[in-house]
Amino acid sequence: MTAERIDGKAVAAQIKSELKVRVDALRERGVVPGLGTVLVGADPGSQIYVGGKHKDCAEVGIASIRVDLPEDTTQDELDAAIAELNANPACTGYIVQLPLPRHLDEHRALAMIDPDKDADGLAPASLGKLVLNEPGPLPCTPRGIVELLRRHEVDLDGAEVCIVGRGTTVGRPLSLLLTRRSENSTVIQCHTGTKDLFSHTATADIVVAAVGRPGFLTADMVKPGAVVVDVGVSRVDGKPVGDVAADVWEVASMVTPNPGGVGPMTRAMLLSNVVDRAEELAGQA
Ligand SMILES: Nc1nc2c(c(=O)[nH]1)N[C@@H](CN(C=O)c1ccc(C(=O)N[C@@H](CCC(=O)O)C(=O)O)cc1)CN2
Repeated sequence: MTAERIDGKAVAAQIKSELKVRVDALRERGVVPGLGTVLVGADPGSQIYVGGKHKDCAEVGIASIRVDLPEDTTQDELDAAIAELNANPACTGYIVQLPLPRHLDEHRALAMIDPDKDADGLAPASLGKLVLNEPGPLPCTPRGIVELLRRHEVDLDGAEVCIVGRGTTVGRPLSLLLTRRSENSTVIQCHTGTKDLFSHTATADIVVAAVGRPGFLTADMVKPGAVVVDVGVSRVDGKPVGDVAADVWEVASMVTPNPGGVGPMTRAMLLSNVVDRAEELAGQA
């Protein structure tokens, strides 16, 4: 058996064309949504991702506000950049690209984002809303995974989902999303402290690998016919490589490739969060 490829690039392109229609309608009402990004330092992956986000904005008609700061930026300088975006009326929403250089306090930066301008749902107020099941921006990768599975008609209701990883951008919020009544999955969250990882991955209907170790998930760890979502990215010789080993494609029914799966969906969901917010604001005007 060779698994069906869940093409995130194609789904993201479809979502972007749907968003363009909504952005055009906003423009007719005199509203131009704007996405801001704050990138500190020269991490090669982050530079590619931020570049991609602004390319997407141009495609869809969203205005771009790009703030690039040097590696040796101080916390005060980062605070000032964030405060500027909070005050900029052209900025509907923005993100602070993660990871930040080690000398900077990520939690402090995320806490400084005006919750009404949090474009990737990672500010404490947004994560709190997710826990409470209140409306708010959702973290982009988890939202993208759910959207990707839904658009491929993967049945989440009652499915047993094993998430390997407990990070704040993917593992934890994904667990909260999948256990909402609307998704209704049963989630097993595994992490470095999990004693018998195989026993959990090998019985799950859906396995999400968000570890960041190339080829970490192998065929023997997956139930035949399971759906596999490859989230973790490592760079090998400068190229992105996922967590899922090639032999998994021989046992799974569906796999998200990496690259070309969850990454493009993350970007599409960022645009969705901005357009959702712009429409909300236009409705209030
Ligand atoms: N503030 C945030 N920081 C980070 C997030 C996030 O959601 N918010 N997630 C990740 C990185 N990320 C988004 O910023 C991201 C990762 C991957 C891609 C992507 O399109 N990948 C391509 C491959 C591109 C390449 O490496 O050549 C793919 O998978 O096809 C987009 C965004 C950490 N930081």
